[in-house]
Amino acid sequence: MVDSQFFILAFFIGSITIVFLRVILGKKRGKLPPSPRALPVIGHMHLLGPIPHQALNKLSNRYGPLVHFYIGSNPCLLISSPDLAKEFFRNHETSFLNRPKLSNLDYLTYGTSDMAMAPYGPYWKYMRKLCMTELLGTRTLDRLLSIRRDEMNIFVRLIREKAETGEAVDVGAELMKLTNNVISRMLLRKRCSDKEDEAGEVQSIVKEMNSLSTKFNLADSFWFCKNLDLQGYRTRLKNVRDKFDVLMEKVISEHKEARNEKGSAGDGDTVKDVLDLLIDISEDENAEMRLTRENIKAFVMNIFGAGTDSSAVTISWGLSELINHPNVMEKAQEEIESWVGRNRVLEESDIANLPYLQAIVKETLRLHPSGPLVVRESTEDCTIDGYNIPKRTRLFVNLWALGRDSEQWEKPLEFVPERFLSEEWKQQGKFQFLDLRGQHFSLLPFGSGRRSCPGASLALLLVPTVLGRLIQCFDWKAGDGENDDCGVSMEEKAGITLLRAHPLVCHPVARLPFPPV
Ligand code: HEM
Repeated sequence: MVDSQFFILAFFIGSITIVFLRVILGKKRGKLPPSPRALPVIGHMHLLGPIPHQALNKLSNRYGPLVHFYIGSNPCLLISSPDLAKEFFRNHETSFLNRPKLSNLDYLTYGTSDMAMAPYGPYWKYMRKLCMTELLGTRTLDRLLSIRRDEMNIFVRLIREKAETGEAVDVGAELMKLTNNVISRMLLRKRCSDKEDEAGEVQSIVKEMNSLSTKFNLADSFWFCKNLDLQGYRTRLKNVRDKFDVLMEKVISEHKEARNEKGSAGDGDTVKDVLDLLIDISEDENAEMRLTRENIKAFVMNIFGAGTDSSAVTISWGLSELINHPNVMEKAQEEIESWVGRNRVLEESDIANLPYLQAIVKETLRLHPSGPLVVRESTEDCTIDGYNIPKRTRLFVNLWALGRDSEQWEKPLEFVPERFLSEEWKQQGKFQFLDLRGQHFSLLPFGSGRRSCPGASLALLLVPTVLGRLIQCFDWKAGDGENDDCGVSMEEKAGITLLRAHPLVCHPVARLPFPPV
């Protein structure tokens, strides 16, 4: 009897204490956005699922477009509507210009000596300016056009050979080799492999780095795991960064030797690649900031990491949609044929005159943004939509959900490129419709604001040109050859990038009677 009285009293006092603490702490913290019930220690991790953008979309369907949640002990904020995305990017972005510090990426980028993970500050601003004016600017892209053309020709030739022998093509894998070779030659004047049909060591390093940088490391969310390596990442991280380092040291030395021989790279017939530009800047005594060797390596790593998979996977989602929508494929092929003809292959300079192909790329990026979540971290307390958001909150803007918002898009889950050609979307001029660079908040595949994607111009040359060539030069039969009418699965794979669950394996059939390249 005494025991039960004691327990009732303890329960009563405990409950009052919890309510009291919640009121006091709640007042101190201010009003937070809606949140599901959290579990001790793990917070809301159990709700995140293997495909985070899909799981987060479920959360916002239930709790609204602004949700507060915890990954372990890290407070997080989720934005999933175009209106709130606009409010955020227009009025609050300055409080969210950092990326969260993540152990795997921190190690790979030589302690955030790169650009993508660097904290917002003078170094990041300097790199951003260099990126937009020099490293990935129009002048550099124009100068390196012949590299992209050359690699695209090799790619078409390879697919044509497979068409002739009736071989199936793993399109995703071939596209990955193509984008790796393009980026590698633009950056380092070096193919990933000397053989035309191999990607070689660089691709395997990039693959391992991309895999490790998108892995969830327990040390980032649980203080008691900080110094433990329960998932065994340390050895893998060290191995791959060491390999990358050896490779980069060799390439930097080769570049420096070539410069010494000629006085400076770019003399004679050598075209300066991005590494030459970085070395120039690092040696310039009057430069605003001195780039270290680690800055150079980490930047190269960024461009490999952010620029290869993203473009390749976008093209394979696009081709998958076209195979599943033969009427759209046919219309695009007709457009290409009427502008480009049958006697030459499509070039980057044709894209401006192919509005339907551009609309296909937009529709692909609407449904399949290869970076489905913009991830940032706040550097100060701020108020969004009347809620108080504390400093060091991780922000997720769900770009995948914005592109599928039923209030913004008619039949949001259907692949209808025509939606981008309607009068409503056209601004002045013939083809100036709906830009993708962060001004239309229902379609933000490259993010928005100061930290938006600096590679968007390159991606918007590469993606439509390669996709256009794939359908100009070939018809595509899906399936393994035994069951050709099965269509293409559009299932997504677990991970934080938008990868296809099943490889896109198809049979190409040559459409043009001549060897096109
Ligand atoms: C279809 C292709 C691509 C897509 C969909 C894409 C998407 C994105 C997104 C959503 C972000 C985050 C933006 C934000 O926080 O607001 C980003 C950042 C970034 N992207 Fe891309 N990207 C693509 C291609 C490229 C290419 C080709 C390059 C380089 C050549 C590149 C380099 C970068 C870098 C360096 C960042 C980090 C910027 C920073 O933190 O300052 N991306 N990209």
